[in-house]
Amino acid sequence: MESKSTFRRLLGYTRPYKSVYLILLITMIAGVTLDLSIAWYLNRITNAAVEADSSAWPSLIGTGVLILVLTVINGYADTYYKTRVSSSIRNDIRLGTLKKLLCLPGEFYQSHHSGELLTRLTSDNQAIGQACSDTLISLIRNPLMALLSFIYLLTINWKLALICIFIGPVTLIIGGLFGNMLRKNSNELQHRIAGMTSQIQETLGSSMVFKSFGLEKKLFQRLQMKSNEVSETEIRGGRIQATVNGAATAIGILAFIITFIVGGYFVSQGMMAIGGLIAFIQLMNHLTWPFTGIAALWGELQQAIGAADRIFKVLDEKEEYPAIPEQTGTQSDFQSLELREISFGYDPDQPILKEISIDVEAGKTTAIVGPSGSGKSTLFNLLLGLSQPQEGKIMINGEEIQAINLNRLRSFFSLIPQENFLYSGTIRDNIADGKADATEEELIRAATDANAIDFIRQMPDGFDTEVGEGGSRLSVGQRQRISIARALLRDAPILLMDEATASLDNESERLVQEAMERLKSKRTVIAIAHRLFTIRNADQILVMDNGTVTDRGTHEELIMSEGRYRQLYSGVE
Ligand SMILES: Nc1ncnc2c1ncn2[C@@H]1O[C@H](COP(=O)(O)OP(=O)(O)OP(=O)(O)O)[C@@H](O)[C@H]1O
Repeated sequence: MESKSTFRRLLGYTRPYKSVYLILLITMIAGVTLDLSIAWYLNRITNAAVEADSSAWPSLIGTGVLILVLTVINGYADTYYKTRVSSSIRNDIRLGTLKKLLCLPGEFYQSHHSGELLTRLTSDNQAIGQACSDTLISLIRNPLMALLSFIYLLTINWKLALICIFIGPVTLIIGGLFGNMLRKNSNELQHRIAGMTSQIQETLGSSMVFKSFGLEKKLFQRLQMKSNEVSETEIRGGRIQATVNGAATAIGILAFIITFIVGGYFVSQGMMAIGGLIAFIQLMNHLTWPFTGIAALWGELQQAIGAADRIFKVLDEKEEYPAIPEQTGTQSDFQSLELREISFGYDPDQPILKEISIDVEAGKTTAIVGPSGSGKSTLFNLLLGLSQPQEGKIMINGEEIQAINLNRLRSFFSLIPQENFLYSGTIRDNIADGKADATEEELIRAATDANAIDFIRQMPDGFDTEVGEGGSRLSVGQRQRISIARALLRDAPILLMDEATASLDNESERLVQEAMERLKSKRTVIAIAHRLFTIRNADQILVMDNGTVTDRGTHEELIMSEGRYRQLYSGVE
């Protein structure tokens, strides 16, 4: 039932290409006609040769050339339009999936491996493309070819035609026996390929870690295991396919021998011309093919339905936005941010944040400190609407954020994330991500205020320097300053800063701190601080521990009290 509705939904993707399918229908009918005409031609030419009918040769040669030319043209058109339709459908599905992925909530990304999602866009997508062109056409073409061949052969010798057609269903039994095994195997293969892709992706993105820890061997062994599993499943599939092919070939040869013996007998008795026997031999494969080939086609179709199922699961996820939103500007009317008794857990039964209440006033700096895992970054996730609290309210300007359009909510914030992620592209592209329509002057100002202008100018390509994957061609300090320039350019009223934990050399540290201070002035700042000396001037400091705010106050107030902050602070001094 489920696979039926998946198939129906998949067919929906073929609808925009009705005209291409019409052309494919024509090339298919032309192909079938040409195949039949070859049998007819062989029949004619053999009989003409046997009967020494020299008057027939000129027209036979002309017909032969015509069949040849038409077959070449038709073959070209058939291959071209099949590729075109398959590629277009794959592109539509891929873009639809990508669009959906970009609109899904943060929670989706927290619970899915990116390698697994990559498989949806690659091998699953490939399987669907194949099914919507070759497989679909073959499912129509092969029975049609068999039927027409059968009708034509009936006109030559009905008894022999009936014998041939009865051999076909025998192969159907083989299809039935092995089709299920092939389908199961191909589903397992897809699953294993997804696992392997995830592992490869994770490994290739961690060269610094695996090289420094000497993990090459361990990772290789892990990848080897995954790769071997894929290979074993492929080989198992090959074994099933080989059995099917072997059985089908045996039946094909048997049919061939039977046809030859019976046909030869009919010819010897003058009940059939020799050309007729040649036509039988030429078309016999077409009679049995729908039965022998059905297992493979069925397998391909099932594989595509499995792939479509996985893609549709992503497409059916509930998105944050109905469509990819425009990059919005920022808000200018920020007055207050309040968190009231917020509780949240990634697993609702295991709260990470417990009844947290915080007030943030416009223009003030709030610093959050606390041990690792106490829930500081999770708090940012909630503020940005990446996760939703299970209890409590978050309000901006007195309005609950659940009631605010997510795009508008996020336009209140500029984020400087801990890992300072940059996108492949130039320095200019990355800074301009802060403001799509930034002028050159604005870019230079942001880079200057972020203390990034000097190193940018020293680079041979300046602002047009490529930053590499994730910004990997820049140093950590340079990446941080580009990240600050991006946030400066965005100029949103609330700045969320997750201080980088990587320590920089003194000069870089000074440049980054200076840029941060510039960024903080005139803005509302909520900063996760790992180095306590950076927050002494904060208007309020919140000390988090185990998902709750245990202490709050200014640096002086907290130092005076006997609380956790004092312990933490004395630890760094
Ligand atoms: N996507 C997730 N799914 C499940 N649990 C998570 C997820 N992200 C974080 N956690 C858990 O939530 C808790 C709080 O994590 P969080 O990242 O908010 O801590 P943090 O205070 O920012 O730590 P750090 O200072 O090390 O960055 C941790 O116990 C962590 O294991």
